[in-house]
Amino acid sequence: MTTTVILNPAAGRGLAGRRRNAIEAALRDHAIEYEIVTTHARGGATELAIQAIQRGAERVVAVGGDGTINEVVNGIIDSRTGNKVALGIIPLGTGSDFVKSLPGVRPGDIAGAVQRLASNHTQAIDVGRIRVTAGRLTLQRCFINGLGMGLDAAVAVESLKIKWLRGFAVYLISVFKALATYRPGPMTVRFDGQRVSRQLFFASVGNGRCQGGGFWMTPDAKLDDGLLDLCIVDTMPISRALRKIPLLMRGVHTNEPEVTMARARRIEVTCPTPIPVATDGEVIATAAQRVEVEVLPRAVQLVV
Ligand SMILES: Nc1ncnc2c1ncn2[C@@H]1O[C@H](COP(=O)(O)OP(=O)(O)OP(=O)(O)O)[C@@H](O)[C@H]1O
Repeated sequence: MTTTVILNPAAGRGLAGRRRNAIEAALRDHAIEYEIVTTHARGGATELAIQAIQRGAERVVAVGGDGTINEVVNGIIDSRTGNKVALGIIPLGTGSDFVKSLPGVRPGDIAGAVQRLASNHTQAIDVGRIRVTAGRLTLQRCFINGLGMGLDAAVAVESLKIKWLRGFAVYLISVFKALATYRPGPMTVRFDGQRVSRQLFFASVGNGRCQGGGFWMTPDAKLDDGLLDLCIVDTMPISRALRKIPLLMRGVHTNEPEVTMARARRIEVTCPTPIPVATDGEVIATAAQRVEVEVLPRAVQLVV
């Protein structure tokens, strides 16, 4: 089996780069034949995945966080090889939220990840695809874990500005900063024949369960059910929002009066006041007016 390992040395605030030797030693110990390439800039992992697949890779392994996994998934989908080329993950990101939906997988566990590559059991999982319209620009992209629209994407914008911290603290501080500065506007969310139209903090879509470094937005989401989970949160006073944060961190917010949970194959969000949008924790638009989302059922073979 031809395996290409794509390592983002910047992921996990440099942790992925520092663990390169340990990763290669573990791959050799399991007699896994591999080539390893490193990313040099944002977006690079998509291009590297496409090139690897063109060279005949049957398995592409993302080493990094959710942003790196996202880029590799986009490369696999763009190559139209989701059912042939498997996706492996060595999770070394800051949040590494996606793997929290996978039983037995721990962020940072190189030995466990390489053991899974050696066993090579795969599971077909869903992927989300979005089309974002911002002014006259449209952008199409896939996500594997989650999509944030509104305040939750503003948190991702804030997290990019914090260089002096690591791990969950980055996201927690970003939540407070975003709550203090975000100006919510009216949003209309249409999903599988239903409609929610009011002033919203955010509409978050989950293929996985956890986003934003430890917020269990869609705690009942399943990666292979052919559906995307939706968590819509109304605006509320900041003092009340602060009291809800611990609920979100435990995934027990779903019955709160300001929260609407749903499952859908297609979702459309429109908003007269432009909103930020983030896929798998990466900000892809800061002023979107329309976002169309669809599920690509079982589109990627994931090494589990
Ligand atoms: N060589 C590089 N130098 C700097 N940034 C890079 C490089 N290669 C990729 N990137 C960018 O690094 C960013 C962070 O990657 P990633 O999301 O994998 O890690 P993370 O943010 O630490 O983890 P998580 O998203 O799970 O919290 C992405 O935007 C990616 O495009």
